[in-house]
Amino acid sequence: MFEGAYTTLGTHSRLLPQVVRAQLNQYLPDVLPEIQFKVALQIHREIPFNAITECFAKSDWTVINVTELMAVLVARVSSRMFGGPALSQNREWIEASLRFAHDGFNAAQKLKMWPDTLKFIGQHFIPEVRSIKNTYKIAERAIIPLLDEREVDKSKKAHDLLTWMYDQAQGAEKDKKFIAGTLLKVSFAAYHTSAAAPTQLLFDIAAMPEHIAPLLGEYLSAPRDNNQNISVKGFAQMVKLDSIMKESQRFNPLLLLTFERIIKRDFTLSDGVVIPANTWIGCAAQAIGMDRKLYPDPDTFDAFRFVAKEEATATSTSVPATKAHYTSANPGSMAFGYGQHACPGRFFAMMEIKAIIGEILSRFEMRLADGEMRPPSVTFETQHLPHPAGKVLFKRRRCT
Ligand code: HEM
Repeated sequence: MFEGAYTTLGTHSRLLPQVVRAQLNQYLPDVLPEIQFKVALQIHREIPFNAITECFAKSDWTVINVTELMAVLVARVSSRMFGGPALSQNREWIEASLRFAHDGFNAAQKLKMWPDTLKFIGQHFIPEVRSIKNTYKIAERAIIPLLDEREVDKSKKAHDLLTWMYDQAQGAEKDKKFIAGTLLKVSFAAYHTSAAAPTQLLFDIAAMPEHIAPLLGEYLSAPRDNNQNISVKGFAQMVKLDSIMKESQRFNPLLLLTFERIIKRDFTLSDGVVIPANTWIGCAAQAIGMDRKLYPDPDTFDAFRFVAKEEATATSTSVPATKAHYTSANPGSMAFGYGQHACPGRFFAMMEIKAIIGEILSRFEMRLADGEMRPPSVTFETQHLPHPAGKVLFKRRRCT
């Protein structure tokens, strides 16, 4: 789909999924305070209200392009988890890693216009392919000095993806250029996906502001430690936010098709249907989410439908309550894929999104402009993207 031979999107290395699945998920409690600090700091920096104008702007509604805001916010916050404060503050890295995904998509589209046998020539006529090569150099410039520094001074080792990947890498994967390139590829897996979800959710909330009060109440009453941080358990207890995230994703999943696989040899299903070797398969994630057998009244946006379901199934043995969680990956809920390759970063993504939405709701009121509809998604091939020009009006809740 992404013409990986030329765009480099896609890899056979298992290092990244293994590290995300094992170390990131194990160390989430250590990563979370850093993430919450970065969310708060970055919202302050990215949303144009400074310490003085905040008060003057109190009564003014300001137009915010939420799609652009979330792209930068998620890139900065996720980079903190990738490589610590230095990487998240490295502007060249942030810009290059954001550009990497755009170049990859655009290059893939242009390459598709060339016959397979001529693509190796065609790549030289595509500026985005050249830009991708340059982006790898920028990634190496940003990341290799961090690895060098950590080798010399062991106290600089941090709980981040860079450390875990380097520690776990074996053989050729220990090459620092390889590690830098792999971190660039994580940005592709993590930014675009994790930014789309809160963008769509803010569009939904702005269009249905009656949900703000219960969500805000839940966020503000979450238990906090002495540094005002919410724990993994605290985020898990935000069941209303979890539910509306899942409902928003049910209506507007980033990918219409997930669980994409190539069948290597003839495969017989339990009903006798044979899938021939070399068939490319995928599951219609969005259509499954609209199946009325699984979701009663599927066309109604029922923000808290999963809260009710969780409570209702707590005493039932038919549908485990865990299936109603944002992060659950099961045949009725395929936004994160399914099976042993289901997205391992979804637990981090869930907490990152909750921190972002909670923090924004606690600082701003929001609504759509008069007469405006919720920004519609833009569908391209199997992608279902938030509208690139989608705007929401923000207003400060209080002067600080
Ligand atoms: C809302 C945010 C996210 C969504 C919707 C999402 C979605 C997906 C999907 C659909 C897959 C393919 C699963 C399959 O084929 O069965 C996947 C795989 C993957 N995702 Fe995510 N993802 C998100 C966030 C993240 C984050 C934050 C990270 C990294 C920290 C990440 C890392 C990965 C990796 C490494 C894989 C490959 C897993 C493997 O091959 O075993 N994702 N993701």
